[in-house]
Amino acid sequence: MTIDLPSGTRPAGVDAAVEAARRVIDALVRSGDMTDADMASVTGRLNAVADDLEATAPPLRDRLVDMWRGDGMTRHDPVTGSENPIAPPVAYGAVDSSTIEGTVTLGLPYQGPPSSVHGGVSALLLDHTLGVANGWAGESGVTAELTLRYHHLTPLFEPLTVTARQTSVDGRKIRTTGEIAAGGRTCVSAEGLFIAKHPPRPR
Ligand SMILES: CCCCC/C=C\C/C=C\C/C=C\C/C=C\CCCC(=O)SCCNC(=O)CCNC(=O)[C@H](O)C(C)(C)COP(=O)(O)OP(=O)(O)OC[C@H]1O[C@@H](n2cnc3c(N)ncnc32)[C@H](O)[C@@H]1OP(=O)(O)O
Repeated sequence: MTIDLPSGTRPAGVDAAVEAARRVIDALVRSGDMTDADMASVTGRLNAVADDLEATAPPLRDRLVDMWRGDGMTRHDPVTGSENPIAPPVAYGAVDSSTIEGTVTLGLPYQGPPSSVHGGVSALLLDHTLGVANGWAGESGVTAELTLRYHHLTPLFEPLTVTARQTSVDGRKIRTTGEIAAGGRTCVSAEGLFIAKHPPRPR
């Protein structure tokens, strides 16, 4: 049984817009040139949305400060971030005091080999999940080394389980392992060395 971690997801406002942007990204990759959609019109409408957002966005510095307000899970990161359209997103639960687990189903934007997840995307998911497991376990840091083994192709369009656990803390050296599994089979396993270092938050 897993315990849900607070995700900070807000169903309205930017989170809803980000959900819509994810739909757009998926639909564009799905369409390619095999569509009757008027791509000149689509381009114009998407640029109009970007023009609106850019015209009203806060100064970058203010937004950076805002992003790092609060503790724990971030809302902007590229794996779980409810404010980030490139995040799939993964949702985590705690398994025990040093282990977390997330589930996600990835679609065409994340494709590497045919119908399979890109290896770099798997690396992103594992780096982040190992990092969050460290935060959950109480000793966190930056990634110094990340060793991956790709055992089997990781399928698109199927639920994936991403798991990570902190295995040891030795001074500033934090060791963490993890895996991505599909249907109970490990597709990718990871070993990470993290070094306790905490870059200052923008303020
Ligand atoms: C309320 C409920 C909330 C629930 C959730 C809970 C928590 C969630 C919390 C947070 C979640 C949010 C986000 C976290 C998720 C993901 C994190 C993403 C991770 C990243 O995306 S992070 C970016 C990529 N990462 C870098 O950008 C690092 C760049 N790099 C450096 O910043 C330095 O390079 C550094 C710091 C690595 C070392 O520099 P340094 O000067 O501080 O330390 P130094 O060199 O002295 O090394 C000290 C000892 O580590 C050994 N050592 C060092 N490096 C090694 C290596 N590669 N291999 C083997 N050993 C190594 C030395 O050999 C020495 O060992 P010894 O002491 O034995 O001699």
